[in-house]
Amino acid sequence: MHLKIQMLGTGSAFAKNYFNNNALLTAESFTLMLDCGITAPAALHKLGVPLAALDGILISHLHGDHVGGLEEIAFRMKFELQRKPVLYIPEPLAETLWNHTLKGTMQTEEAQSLDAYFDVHRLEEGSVHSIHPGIQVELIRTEHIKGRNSYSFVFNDKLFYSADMRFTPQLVTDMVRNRGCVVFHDCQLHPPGAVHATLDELLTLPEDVQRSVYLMHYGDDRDDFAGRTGAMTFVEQHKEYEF
Ligand SMILES: Nc1ccn([C@@H]2O[C@@H]3COP(=O)(O)O[C@H]3[C@H]2O)c(=O)n1
Ligand SMILES: [Zn+2]
Ligand SMILES: [Zn+2]
Repeated sequence: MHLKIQMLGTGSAFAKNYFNNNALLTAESFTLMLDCGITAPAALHKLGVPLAALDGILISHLHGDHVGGLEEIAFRMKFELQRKPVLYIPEPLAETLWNHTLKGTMQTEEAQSLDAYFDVHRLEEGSVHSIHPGIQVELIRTEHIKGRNSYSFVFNDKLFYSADMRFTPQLVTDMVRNRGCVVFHDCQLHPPGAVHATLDELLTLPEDVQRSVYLMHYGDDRDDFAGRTGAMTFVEQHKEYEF
């Protein structure tokens, strides 16, 4: 099964020249949005992708560059399309997303829960879920912010998508060498990384592993690092990649 991925944005949380690190993953004619950050509605608009084209939204964790666009998408689907977005969310994140991110602006007398606005599919971590006959996702809890849950994804056993993750070389190496995956990895260009893998850390990966690693979630000065990424390649915002 062919997978196509197109980054709506490849920027870090605070980048201004790039949209938030969100993506469209397509198999057959099913389109899954990977994260929905503050800039996601503008990025969709820029690409000419209508809301009706979104068959589902999968969330990795609750930072604004990954969920900050959900309010707009849900309101516009409700009022413009009279339907709910289909939301795939790791089960441990669902209650916090409603109670601490969306409820303050979205709760009304008639709408008292996440399910009032979204067709919610709560996904168990560590398992493989069939989103569509063409898209299977394995949810792997990975380290990002201490004490907060955050998830990376493996799609169709061939694309590892880190979302936001600290440097975890054993996992990345296993994904490439033992599972034959291509890796889309967040990359903080300037140390200290703290909550993301830094470029310097990623450069310590063996060269055969680096060859399968594509860097995303980078800062505005990415072009200064051209030729300094070892055997790794920057993911280009809006370019389509097929696996
Ligand atoms: N403990 C933390 C928490 C957050 N941050 C910064 O805030 C950003 C939130 O989105 P992100 O993409 O996870 O990147 C985080 C850090 O830049 C950080 O640097 N350290
Ligand atoms: Zn982020
Ligand atoms: Zn984050």
